[in-house]
Amino acid sequence: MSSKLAISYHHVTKRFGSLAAVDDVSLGVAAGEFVAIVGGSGSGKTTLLRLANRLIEADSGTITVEGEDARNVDPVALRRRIGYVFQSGGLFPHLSVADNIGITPKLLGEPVAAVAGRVDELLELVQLDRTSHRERLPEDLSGGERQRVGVARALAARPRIMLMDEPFGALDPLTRDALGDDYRTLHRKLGLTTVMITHDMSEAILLADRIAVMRGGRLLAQGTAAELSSSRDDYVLELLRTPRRQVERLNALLPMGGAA
Ligand SMILES: Nc1ncnc2c1ncn2[C@@H]1O[C@H](COP(=O)(O)OP(=O)(O)OP(=O)(O)O)[C@@H](O)[C@H]1O
Repeated sequence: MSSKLAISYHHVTKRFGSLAAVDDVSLGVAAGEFVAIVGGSGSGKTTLLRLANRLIEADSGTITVEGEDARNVDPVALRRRIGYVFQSGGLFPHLSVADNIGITPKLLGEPVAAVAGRVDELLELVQLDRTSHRERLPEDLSGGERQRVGVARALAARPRIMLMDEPFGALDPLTRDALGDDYRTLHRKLGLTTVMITHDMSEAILLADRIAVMRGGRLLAQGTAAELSSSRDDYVLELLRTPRRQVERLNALLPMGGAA
């Protein structure tokens, strides 16, 4: 069964001193699935994500990636198989867009022409204009463009799995919406498995197949939005109430039949 799972956490715990940042978490992410991790600040979301690519090592429990025990995979090789997108984009400020995107294929020893071709392919994939963006520095990009470059860079080594830590959190709502939709399309088109952290339950509901709710290092609940709505946990229900309230307020305030 585990071979069909892209990532599996089995009773995983990670402590920092006396704090269990991730506390006995078991979670399976199926190949091709889009899972959102939702929870308050300090609930263990980033720690859980980084355990999968061994940026953080677990104290106990087992993590498998595509059926292999992550402990048995060289961490550098593992990180090539798993793309990682940071909230801030995590781009090298002194490198051009093309050099940021091409850095992994270049380090892997791909010929210069192949790297250039891959960069163009990736720019097209994330819908950035090649001629106007290729040579710019990250500081000359908008926040949304920077995140598109971050996604392109994470995809450069052709990973099958993408980990995303609040990738669209710092963007204005319209850009955030557009990037979320575009990424969801990419996820499907490339057959990726995606685990994305978000603070925003609406974003989780709209983008993900399944939602995992973290609190105090524990996995409180997991399931589709519909499944979560029948949870008996007050915190899970409260998280779901926010998007509901927003929809109700928007419906009351916005006249029907406006621009689509
Ligand atoms: N390297 C570390 N050393 C000590 N404590 C840490 C370390 N990394 C995380 N923690 C603690 O572990 C807990 C979980 O942190 P984590 O970053 O996983 O939470 P999070 O849910 O991602 O939070 P946020 O939404 O604010 O990014 C927090 O209390 C944090 O302070």
